[in-house]
Amino acid sequence: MLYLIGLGLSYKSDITVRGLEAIKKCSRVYLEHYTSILMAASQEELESYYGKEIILADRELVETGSKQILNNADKEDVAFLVVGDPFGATTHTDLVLRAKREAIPVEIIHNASVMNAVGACGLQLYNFGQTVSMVFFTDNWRPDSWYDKIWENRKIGLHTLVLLDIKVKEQSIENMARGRLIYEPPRYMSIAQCCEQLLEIEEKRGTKAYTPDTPAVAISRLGSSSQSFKSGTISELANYDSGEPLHSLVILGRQCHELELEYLLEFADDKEKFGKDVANDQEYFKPAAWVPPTEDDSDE
Ligand SMILES: C[S@@+](CC[C@H](N)C(=O)[O-])C[C@H]1O[C@@H](n2cnc3c(N)ncnc32)[C@H](O)[C@@H]1O
Repeated sequence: MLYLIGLGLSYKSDITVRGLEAIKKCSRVYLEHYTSILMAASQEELESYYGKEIILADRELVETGSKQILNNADKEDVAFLVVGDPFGATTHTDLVLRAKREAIPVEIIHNASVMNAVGACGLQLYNFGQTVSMVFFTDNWRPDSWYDKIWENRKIGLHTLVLLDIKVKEQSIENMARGRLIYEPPRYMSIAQCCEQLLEIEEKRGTKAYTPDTPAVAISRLGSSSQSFKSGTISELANYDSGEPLHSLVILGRQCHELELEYLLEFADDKEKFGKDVANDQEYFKPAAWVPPTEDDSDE
């Protein structure tokens, strides 16, 4: 059996009882180690909590070396641990499909994900549109396909969850070119960097999917003892020190319910200003009223 087990967001004890029982039966335990990190537990702490050795699974192992993970999984139990939920944000459907093709039985054990815990900022999960990912820009790679998705969400009034890039096992271009397996220290995008990149692309595109004055909420270390939220405009949050990772950002949609706003105001430095920023943004982004076609407009 291949078990895909969600670890939840922060503590070693966030794993479910069923998840822990499954790990105890497994002969190999992999921890997916490139899309997220468990903030309040080290590998050693997890190993002693589970009473099992953990094999760290980087992107290469999961995407190209899945044979190793699936090896013998039709005869023995193998666990693949994912911080959050196995299907939260980066899904691991690939691994499941490969297992199914090899007739390996699969069981999924779910847990909390950033995709639902984000509701802790006060915005209704029902009012979210497409989630987007913000990657670290480099000198010659500044992808911006997420911009259109934010625009589509905002056009129909929905909030956008922006997930921020993390790089946990990255080679420098020089080391890669020379085939040297030397890795850079881990990097986690901050809220300020995310907002700077948002503003850069808005300036380049100029179609005002959002503006520097668009309200947003920064969400840091969700589910940990130092979880924090900060409401502000994108330009204000471009100067915000968000502290230790992990971070996510939500760009508000046009339809911000009064209860959502009441919640967000708790996290604003200047409540009155934030309230006005939200009102102005909603006004600015209101679509033109729909006018039913008249007979003159019709082709007949
Ligand atoms: C690719 S997603 C993986 C999500 C994970 N599988 C889950 O279900 O929560 C990782 C990104 O989600 C966001 N994230 C994950 N956990 C978070 C947390 N506890 N607090 C804030 N953001 C978080 C960060 O932007 C992080 O870089």
